[in-house]
Amino acid sequence: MTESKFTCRWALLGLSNIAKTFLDDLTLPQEGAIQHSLSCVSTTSSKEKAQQWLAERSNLDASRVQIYTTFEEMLQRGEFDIVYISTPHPLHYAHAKAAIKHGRHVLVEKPATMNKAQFESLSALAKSAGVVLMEAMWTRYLPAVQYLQQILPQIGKVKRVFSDLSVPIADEDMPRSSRLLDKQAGAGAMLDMGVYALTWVDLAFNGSPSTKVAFAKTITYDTGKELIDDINTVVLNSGDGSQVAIVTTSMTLPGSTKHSDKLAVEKVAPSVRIEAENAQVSIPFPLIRPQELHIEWYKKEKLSKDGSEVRETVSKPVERGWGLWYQADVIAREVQIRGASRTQGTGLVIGGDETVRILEWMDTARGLSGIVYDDALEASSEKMSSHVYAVLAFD
Ligand SMILES: NC(=O)C1=CN([C@@H]2O[C@H](COP(=O)(O)OP(=O)(O)OC[C@H]3O[C@@H](n4cnc5c(N)ncnc54)[C@H](OP(=O)(O)O)[C@@H]3O)[C@@H](O)[C@H]2O)C=CC1
Ligand SMILES: O=C1OC[C@@H](O)[C@H](O)[C@H]1O
Repeated sequence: MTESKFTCRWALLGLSNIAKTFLDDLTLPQEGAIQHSLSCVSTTSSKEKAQQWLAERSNLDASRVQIYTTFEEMLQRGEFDIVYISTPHPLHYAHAKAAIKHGRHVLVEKPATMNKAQFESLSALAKSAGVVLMEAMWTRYLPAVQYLQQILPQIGKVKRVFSDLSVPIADEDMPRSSRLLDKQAGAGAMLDMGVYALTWVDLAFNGSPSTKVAFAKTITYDTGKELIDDINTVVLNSGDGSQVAIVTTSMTLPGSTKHSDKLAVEKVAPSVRIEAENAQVSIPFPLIRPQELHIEWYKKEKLSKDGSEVRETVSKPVERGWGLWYQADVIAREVQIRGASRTQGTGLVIGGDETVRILEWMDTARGLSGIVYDDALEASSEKMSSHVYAVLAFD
């Protein structure tokens, strides 16, 4: 059966760096049944700055995009199907909540919220309001990950996983005002990068709910103003103790950006290593955007005639752009199915179980390694979330 065509109209909250890549992906020439267009944006900057931002995007007729300077107004008046929230993570909860309360479908950047409690509160609201909510954990929807999920039964029981995301973003060239160095904006490698590295553990363990964090330790980075978590090590075990995962992150390692760029080109340094009964699967750096899998089969039936292990490289490239559109297609399809209806109690949280598991792991890991944010950024009550707006002073 052919899928019916649908053009999903997007609203952007925040003219962020990642929103540029997202929008560029959405506006690439599209062939599938799902198409995307940009309807409106909401910014804390001026209309002129927003016009400039939009004019710099290719494949976009900026004159057709409505610009709002308050989120509230966009939520009330904007003609769009889904809002993409890409503000700094401590704002995700309050922003997503406001959108859901206006009956809007939401794609919210990673980490979806600061903690599990906030996300559970959003999920309950979304279900009750009859809207679709999804964390923009785009990696999960890429072809290489879809392929891994297909071969999981063949590789057998996964015994050990190594998963590392280390990108030296916190170097001397970074502007001091960056959200990556400001704790009030959620800075820290665990929330920014650990969320990806842990996603691979969840994928490798096929969503096993019994996996728990057993150990976590952080080495901090001194921004000159405050200490933020940088070199994190987290160990997880399955419920019966027969599976282990070792997760690492860093925002200062490896020592130079040039070196990590080189790793991305060479495709040899493993970013993920999944050791299972029948095979080992390695994913080259960086694990956020996997494009090939290196599989070494050591199961008896799979050995070559001379008894040696069979190595294969499976190429699963991102088909166009950076790859942020795969997740957009997934949520757009659900929104298309729902049409204009917002039946109370029928909302959907795409990937919600995964998001909750990973936020719970990060909550525990942060507790064990002492990664603490202001209460105002972590709270899930009405009063505290509005306080967040006052606490965060971005320029
Ligand atoms: N999926 C991925 O690959 C990536 C995801 N991310 C995630 O996306 C989010 C944004 O990251 P990044 O692109 O680096 O962020 P930026 O710092 O580039 O942009 C954040 C934007 O949020 C808006 N903003 C800031 N403060 C407020 C406020 N108080 N109220 C409303 N809006 C505000 C601003 O937009 P404006 O000026 O228009 O108001 C600002 O430009 C983070 O949660 C991050 O984890 C980040 C990078 C990659
Ligand atoms: O989502 C992201 O992906 C790549 C990282 O370097 C970045 O800091 C992060 O926000």
